Amino acid sequence: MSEKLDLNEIRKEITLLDQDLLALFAKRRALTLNVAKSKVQQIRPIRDQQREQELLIRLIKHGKTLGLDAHYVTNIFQTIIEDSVLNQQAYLQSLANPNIQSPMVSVAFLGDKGSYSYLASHRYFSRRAEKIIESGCQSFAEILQQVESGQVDYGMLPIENTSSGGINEVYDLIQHTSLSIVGEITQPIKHCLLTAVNTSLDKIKTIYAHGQPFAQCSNFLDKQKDIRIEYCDSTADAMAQVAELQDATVAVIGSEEGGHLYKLHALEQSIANQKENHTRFILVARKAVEVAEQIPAKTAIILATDQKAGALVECLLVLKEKGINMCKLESRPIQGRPWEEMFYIDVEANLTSFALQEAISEMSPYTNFIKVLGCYPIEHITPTSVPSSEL
Ligand SMILES: O=C(O)C(=O)C[C@]1(C(=O)O)C=C[C@@H](O)C=C1
Repeated sequence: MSEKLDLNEIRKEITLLDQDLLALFAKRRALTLNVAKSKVQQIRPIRDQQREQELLIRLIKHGKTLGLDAHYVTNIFQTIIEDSVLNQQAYLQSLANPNIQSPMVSVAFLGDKGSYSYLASHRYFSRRAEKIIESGCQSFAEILQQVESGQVDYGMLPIENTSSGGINEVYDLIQHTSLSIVGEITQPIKHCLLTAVNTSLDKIKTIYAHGQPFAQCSNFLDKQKDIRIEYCDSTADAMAQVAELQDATVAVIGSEEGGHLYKLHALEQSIANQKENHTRFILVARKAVEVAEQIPAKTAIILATDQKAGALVECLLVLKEKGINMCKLESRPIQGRPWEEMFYIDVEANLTSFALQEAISEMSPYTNFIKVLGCYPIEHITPTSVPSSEL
């Protein structure tokens, strides 16, 4: 007979091991901050993808000797490197903008505790501030108003979603503000079915949801028989109501992370029609920021062209000639001027670069309005891949 294994003892050992792992992660993080300091002295870019690839290949080889498969090792270290790059970027940004460093920041966002905007705000500031003063708002206009009036330091606004596209209301509002875009963050949207008490799917009779997640989970909801939908003003509101009810027959659509704040747990994970669903948020402030040279930057520009054929093409050709990559082009109607459009352009370039300064002045003759909305660090870190021969 095989030896009797004591589950509690094994779990104790795992707990200790996990704590050791965390201590090692923290030690590595501290070392990469020193790397950032040395890169500031040597004026070297933060990202070094050759070093990343060498590091991954070495770790994959070593992992194999320990019985760890290549994908497991790659996933873990891509996550560690992403954190390292973002931390180093945040450090360089703090040096480039000494006047706006504060351990305490106030942020306005849509909805209450647990909304995706709330989660994005907390994730963004987790490596930049010690304390966040939250201001949950009822509308995008209220967020902008709070920042403009000085009531809060920052506003977090969703700008585009991978399944539903650009968020028109936000594009239309930022056209008229004096605020600058100072940052971005992409938040995964992972809809789950959450409940307050232990229950099973067949017992659920009512689902609380906001209209947007409800629409994004239509395939899952169509499969559920005899279920009543209770529409709510926001996901946070829906979660609060279900938490209050403590009823085994009710559930709510929301994120697992947000649900934790209401002591809800996931009965069903990943119930959205689109499994890869991400929202990009922009952060706005009264004052523009400088982006350190060693960090990849994005600049957001809005322009309206003359009513001449090919004027937009001319603007885009200027960018092409300067070797500037355009990563986004959106058009929105101009209020009060039928059939005229305002173009929103995101380019991968630092506003202080000679190429972009020249491009803006060379585009001007083709435009009757041009304005820079902001320049900020690119927060999206594309993972370095490893040649398939190494996997
Ligand atoms: O070695 C460096 O240059 C680092 O910045 C550290 C590190 C890492 O975390 O391992 C992070 C970013 C670079 O792209 C490569 C490696």
